[in-house]
Amino acid sequence: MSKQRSLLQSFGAVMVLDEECRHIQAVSNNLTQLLGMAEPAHQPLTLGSVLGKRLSRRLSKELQGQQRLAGPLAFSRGAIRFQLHAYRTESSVIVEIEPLNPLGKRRLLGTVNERLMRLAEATQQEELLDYLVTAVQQLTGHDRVSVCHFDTDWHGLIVAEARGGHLPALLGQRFPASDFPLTLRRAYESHPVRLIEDTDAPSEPLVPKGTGANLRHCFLRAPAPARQRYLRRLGVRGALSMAMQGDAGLWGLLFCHSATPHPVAPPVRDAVRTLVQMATQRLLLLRARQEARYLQRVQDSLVLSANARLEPQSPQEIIHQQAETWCSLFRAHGVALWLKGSVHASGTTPDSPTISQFVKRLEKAHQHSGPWCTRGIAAEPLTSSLCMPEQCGILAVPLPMSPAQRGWLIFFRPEQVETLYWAMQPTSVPQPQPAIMMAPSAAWREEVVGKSEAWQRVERLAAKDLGEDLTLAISAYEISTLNMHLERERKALADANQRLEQLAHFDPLTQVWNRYRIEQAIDAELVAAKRYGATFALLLFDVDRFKQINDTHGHHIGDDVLVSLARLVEESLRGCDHLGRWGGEEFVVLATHSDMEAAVGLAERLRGLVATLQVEGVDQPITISIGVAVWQPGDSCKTLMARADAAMYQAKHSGRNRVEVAEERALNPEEQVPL
Ligand SMILES: Nc1nc2c(ncn2[C@@H]2O[C@H](COP(=O)(O)OP(=O)(O)OP(=O)(O)O)[C@@H](O)[C@H]2O)c(=O)[nH]1
Repeated sequence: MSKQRSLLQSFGAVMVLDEECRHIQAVSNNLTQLLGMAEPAHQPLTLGSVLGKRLSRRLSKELQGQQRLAGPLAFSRGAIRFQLHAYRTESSVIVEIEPLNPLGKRRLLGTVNERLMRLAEATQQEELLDYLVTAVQQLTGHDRVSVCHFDTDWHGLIVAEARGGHLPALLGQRFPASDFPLTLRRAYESHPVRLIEDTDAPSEPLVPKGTGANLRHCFLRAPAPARQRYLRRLGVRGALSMAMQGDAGLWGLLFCHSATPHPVAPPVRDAVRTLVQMATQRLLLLRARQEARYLQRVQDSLVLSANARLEPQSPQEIIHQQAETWCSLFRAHGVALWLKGSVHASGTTPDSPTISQFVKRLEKAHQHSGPWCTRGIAAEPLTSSLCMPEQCGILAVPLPMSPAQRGWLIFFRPEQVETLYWAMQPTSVPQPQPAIMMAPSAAWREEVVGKSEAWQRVERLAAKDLGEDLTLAISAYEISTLNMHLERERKALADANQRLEQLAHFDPLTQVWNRYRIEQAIDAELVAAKRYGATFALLLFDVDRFKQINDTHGHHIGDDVLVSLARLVEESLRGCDHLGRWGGEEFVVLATHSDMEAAVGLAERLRGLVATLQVEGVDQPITISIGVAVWQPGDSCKTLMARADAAMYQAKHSGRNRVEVAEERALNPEEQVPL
């Protein structure tokens, strides 16, 4: 059972009821006096006689299924108005009754409303807290009203303060975590208000001993002796403190301190509570907005993945372009990107082998996907033996490039020597003996070395976002590089195929079809002629006295003649006719859809055309002799060519620069085309 002690002062009394709110189990000695009731002679007090039947029923109804009344219930006794608070303990209901000043309350309501409006309009944390402490100081009249914010180690820092009396300033000073043990923090979470009107007032049992009621959460409860001693060391006799509940535990406390005993009327205490609640809500909202703005700024710097898809950048280029922005966003003086054993760094960073060594250790020790950070490299087991002389803090974000291997984005911060002013000494510092009244002095100052600025929660969140985006950007780059290689290889393959095709089908000197390809075309034409009777002709021609050209001007000039001749003939043919080199200085024209007359006409035209050919370095006329053979049923490529060859031979024989037509082959009866 907790210590049931109370400062029995005129402003409040306590009743202990059963769970059902039917019977009074115990009352504080001052109850009847406070309510102006006559002490019942022999029979015990009944709830009806203390509160009246209506209020008793209302109390039991409003407490049904609840741990605590949502708000105070007001009632009158003669000319005096009272309010009661009630809450459940293990097996009892505790009721606290306090007198009210009706006029004062009405005035109070107006000023509180006005102050609530001002709090709701604050746009900066400093402005909000400054206004809160000023408003509370004006309402309660305490000497000093301070807001203490807890850091992640539960040390408290005074972040706002209003003073109107003799107590010294605490603004900017710290209270060690040992001043806020877990039990105390839990107590604030379940009952956020602690009021001590006079630390030195004698305490008396609130209710008779042995009642079994747990009075831990009473407004009127006296402080524990340790708390009294603590406040005395601070030079405080009157204190009111309230929890500021954040979304992840206690954000901080509001302290009201006075050097002398300081009563606080219940409506004022409740008004302060409302102000603190409103300010805390507003504070959380402002912080959430501030965090959202920061995350947005980091997001804005991450147009990486969007850009990467359009124009992928190498990891090196990314670091080069983004390092400055990232270092300013993450308050770092260097950043490094570790990828597959390569380090791309910017700003002040350790050397590459040290970074790689660090990553190796990190890979073993840090399995999950979130960032890893330290603000004290020298004290951290993972990094203490690494040589990182200019560094103190590291924030490392894994980049999940592949299931097998991660990359790392690593930020570095320098040492930040910090002077902490302790309002109450941390346990690490020897306590002064005997205990003295607190006053800031050199002995209470602590120089913190070997640490960087702390990595904030929102910075770690932003780093994770950045890591994800960077992973996308790097992957996009790798894919585009891979595509580029594939594209290059695909093109090389296509070129090789084209070269192969060229070699297989074209004569390397004249670039007209080679013998293999023209034979293919003749065969295809033979098939069509056999099936559809479509007639065609072959014109075989040979350069006249070509040996002489070679002998006179050299082979290379002879080559030039062959090339020019092929070009000239090819360009003058219809799209459906084809020129091929048959061998040496012999060429063949496949003239499709051509009967004898058309073929001879074409041959004459070609002969005449070639006779006009001028080749540099050749002064003699260039002429050709042509043998023309028109397809006849039963012709094969061989027979057709043989007839064309014979005709060409005939042309040579008859004086060259001539066209001769092949003799028609005598047809077998079965080769006769029916009329
Ligand atoms: N420069 C060059 N000469 C070639 C090529 N192919 C064959 N020749 C030459 O062409 C000449 C053909 O000579 P011949 O068959 O005696 O006939 P010609 O001198 O043209 O006389 P006629 O055909 O009877 O008018 C040979 O000297 C071959 O070496 C070639 O690709 N380039």
